[in-house]
Amino acid sequence: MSTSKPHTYENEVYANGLQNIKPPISFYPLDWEAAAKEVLPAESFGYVWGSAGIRETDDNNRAAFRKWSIVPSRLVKADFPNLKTSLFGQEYEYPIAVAPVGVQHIFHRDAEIAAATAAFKEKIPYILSSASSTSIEDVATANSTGARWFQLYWPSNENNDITISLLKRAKETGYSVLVVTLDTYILGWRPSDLTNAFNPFLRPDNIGVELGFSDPVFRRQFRERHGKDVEDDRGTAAAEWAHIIFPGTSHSWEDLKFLQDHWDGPIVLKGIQSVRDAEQAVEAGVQGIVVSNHGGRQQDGGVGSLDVLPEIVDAVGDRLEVIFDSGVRTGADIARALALGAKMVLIGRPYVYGLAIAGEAGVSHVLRSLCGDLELTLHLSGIPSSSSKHLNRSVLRRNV
Ligand SMILES: Cc1cc2nc3c(=O)[nH]c(=O)nc-3n(C[C@H](O)[C@H](O)[C@H](O)COP(=O)(O)O)c2cc1C
Ligand SMILES: O=C(O)C(=O)c1ccccc1
Repeated sequence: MSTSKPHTYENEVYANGLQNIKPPISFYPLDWEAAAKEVLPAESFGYVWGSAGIRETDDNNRAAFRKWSIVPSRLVKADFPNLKTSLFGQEYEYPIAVAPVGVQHIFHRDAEIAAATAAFKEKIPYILSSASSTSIEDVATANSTGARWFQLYWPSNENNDITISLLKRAKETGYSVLVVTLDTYILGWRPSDLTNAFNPFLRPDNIGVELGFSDPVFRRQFRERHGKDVEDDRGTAAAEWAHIIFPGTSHSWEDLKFLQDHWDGPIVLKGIQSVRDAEQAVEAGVQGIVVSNHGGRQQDGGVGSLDVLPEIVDAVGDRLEVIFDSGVRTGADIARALALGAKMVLIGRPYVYGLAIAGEAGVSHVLRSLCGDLELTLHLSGIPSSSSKHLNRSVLRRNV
């Protein structure tokens, strides 16, 4: 019935066990956070774990999954499900992608290189953050022939020449989709970072500013302004770059036209949480949205991201691609988001915990675990594929 090759991580793990070879980290997704806490400096752990306010939005993200359960079908000749998904004219092996996460150097010395290499090896798209600690070009090299997307923190500078430069660099090095994050023109009220007085951008080693430091336009303008190079005054350069990509004011719907004129490829708006904004995205003519609240890191007192997914899919799902993130921790979470209409699901904190614990091997472990878990979840539910033809609201039961 299914033509799909089974994912074999579990077979490999059990076979290794016979030779006493243990996996790099545990298989219990809720352990990953605690294991990362043990190996990371308190400030770095606080940064990834941290959410806005008293974590209500973050809590709502998790609670939203519990409102839905998967109802299995029996005696349906269940077989290994087909997990492939098509998006923007491209076929992807799995319906997940690696969410954009900045400053990965604070989690592991191999940083984005480790994550982009693991994503390539596991055949999962890598989304590079604008707040990366590795350059666009170096990540492209590590990601090799893998699928990669570029996330933009949209610089506000007078004539947009820095934005044009970033887009050009991304295009030239094989990033195929532009993800524009709308919810982070300034960082949220995050008690963990405030308590640690920790802003990764303002550290002396300037680890989240590599895209600026490697940008020819920013470098030239810095030299014109200060009569010296970025390297001669890294502190000032970092502060200026941070101000450019986190200007403290947002762009407007009208401004999107500029990006459409300068990016030849699909554009996805990340951070949508309402039907109203999803409709605006359709009107603006973009190709996709990410229903996301940034993992509850930006605005507290917000709705669970999965809670708003169905109404957004109902309103715009036939007119653009709907991607989902915020709170995804297991294969069953991925299955539920897909069943509620997402085409692809972004994995955030879990892979960062994997990176912290075991570098590239840790990221691979997390990604392979989630794919294996998803595969068995669908298989045991009698759902033959992750496409909406089979995985849709008919397999879910609303619990409240
Ligand atoms: C440490 C950290 C850094 C992040 N950096 C970015 C970023 O640079 N750009 C972006 O669009 N989203 C960023 N995000 C948000 C993620 O892309 C994603 O929306 C979020 O992690 C989803 O929530 P979850 O991790 O709880 O599932 C970051 C998240 C974390 C945890
Ligand atoms: O922390 C975040 O959520 C985020 O988007 C970010 C902001 C600045 C630097 C790195 C990541």
